Amino acid sequence: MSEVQSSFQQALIGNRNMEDTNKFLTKLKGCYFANTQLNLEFLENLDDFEIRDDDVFIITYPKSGTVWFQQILCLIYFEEHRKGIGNLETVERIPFLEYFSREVDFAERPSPRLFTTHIPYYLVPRGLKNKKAKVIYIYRNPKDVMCSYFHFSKKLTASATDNFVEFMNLFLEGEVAGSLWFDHIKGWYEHKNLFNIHFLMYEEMKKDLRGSVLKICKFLGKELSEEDVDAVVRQATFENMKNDPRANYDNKLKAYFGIQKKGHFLRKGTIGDWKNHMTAEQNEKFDMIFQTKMKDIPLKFIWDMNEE
Ligand SMILES: Nc1ncnc2c1ncn2[C@@H]1O[C@H](COP(=O)(O)OS(=O)(=O)O)[C@@H](OP(=O)(O)O)[C@H]1O
Repeated sequence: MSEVQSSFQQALIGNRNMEDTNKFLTKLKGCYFANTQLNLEFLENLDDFEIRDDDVFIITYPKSGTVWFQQILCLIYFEEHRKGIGNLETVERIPFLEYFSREVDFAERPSPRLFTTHIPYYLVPRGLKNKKAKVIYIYRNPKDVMCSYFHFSKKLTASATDNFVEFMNLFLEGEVAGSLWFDHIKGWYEHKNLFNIHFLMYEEMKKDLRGSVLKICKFLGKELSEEDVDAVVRQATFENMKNDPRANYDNKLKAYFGIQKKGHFLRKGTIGDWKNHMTAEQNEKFDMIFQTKMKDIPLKFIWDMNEE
C-alpha cells in the first residue's frame, strides 16, 4: 500500500463538507503538502534523487521568504536576470522540487542546479546528507509566518478558514501544508551537521539586505562586483519585486489558483504584522508554546528586538 494517505482536516470543516476539505492536503510520511500542483510521484521517490556537488537548495517553511530568496539567488547566479535581459520567471530558474515541477526534468538541467523546497529534513534525497551540495535555510518569526499564511490561505487558495482563531489553531496543530513550524525548523537545526547548511533570517534580510546578500555570496563562493551586489539589492526589494513579473508569482497565481481569488504573494513584506492580528492572550499562548518547543534550539531569534 502506498505511504501516501489522503487526509482531511477536521478543524477546517466549518462551512465546508468533508469532500471539499479532503482534496486540499496530502500527507506523505507525516508531512502535509498542498495538493495544488503537487508532484507527488517525484516526492515519493525523492530519496534516490541524485545530488551534484554544486547543487544549491533553498529550504523554507511556507511563508518565510521563499519567493524573495528565489529572486535573490536568481540575481546572484544569472547575469541576464540581474541585467534584466531575460524574462524567465524565478520559479523556472529555481524550481520547486515538489510543486509546479511535473514537467521539469531535473536530471537534464545544467549545473549548477538551484532548487526550492519546503520539505522537512527527513524527506531529502539521501545524497544531500553527505554535505555534497549547499543548503540555505530561511526562517522567519513564526507569528508573522502564521499571519502571512492566514492571508495566503484565505485569499489565494480555498483550503482554509476565514477565521483567524481557527487558523491559529490549525497552524499550532501543524494542520497546514508544511505541517508544524516548530518541527520543521527543529528538524533542520538539529540535523544541521549532516548538511552543508547556512541559516538566514527573514528579519535579517529585511534589516540588512546588502549584508545578507554578501553573506550568502560568501557561503556560495560567488564573487560579485560592488556594482553587481548593488543590482541584486536594488531588484530584491519588496517594492521592486512586486512590480517584477519574473519574481512576483502573479502569473502562477492566475494559472493555478484561479482568477476569482484576489491577492498577491507579495502582500506586505514587513516585520511584526502579527501585532495587527493577534490579541495579547493569543500572543501569550503562542509565546508559551514557542518557549517550550524551542527551548533547546540556540538559533538566533532577533525579531522581538527593534521591530518595525
Ligand atoms: N522582497 C521581499 N521583501 C520582504 N518580504 C517579501 C519579499 N518578497 C516576498 N516577501 C514576503 O514573503 C512572504 C511569502 O513567503 P513565501 O515566499 O515563503 O511564500 S510561499 O511559501 O512560497 O508561498 C509574504 O509575506 P507577507 O507579506 O507577510 O504575507 C511576502 O510578502
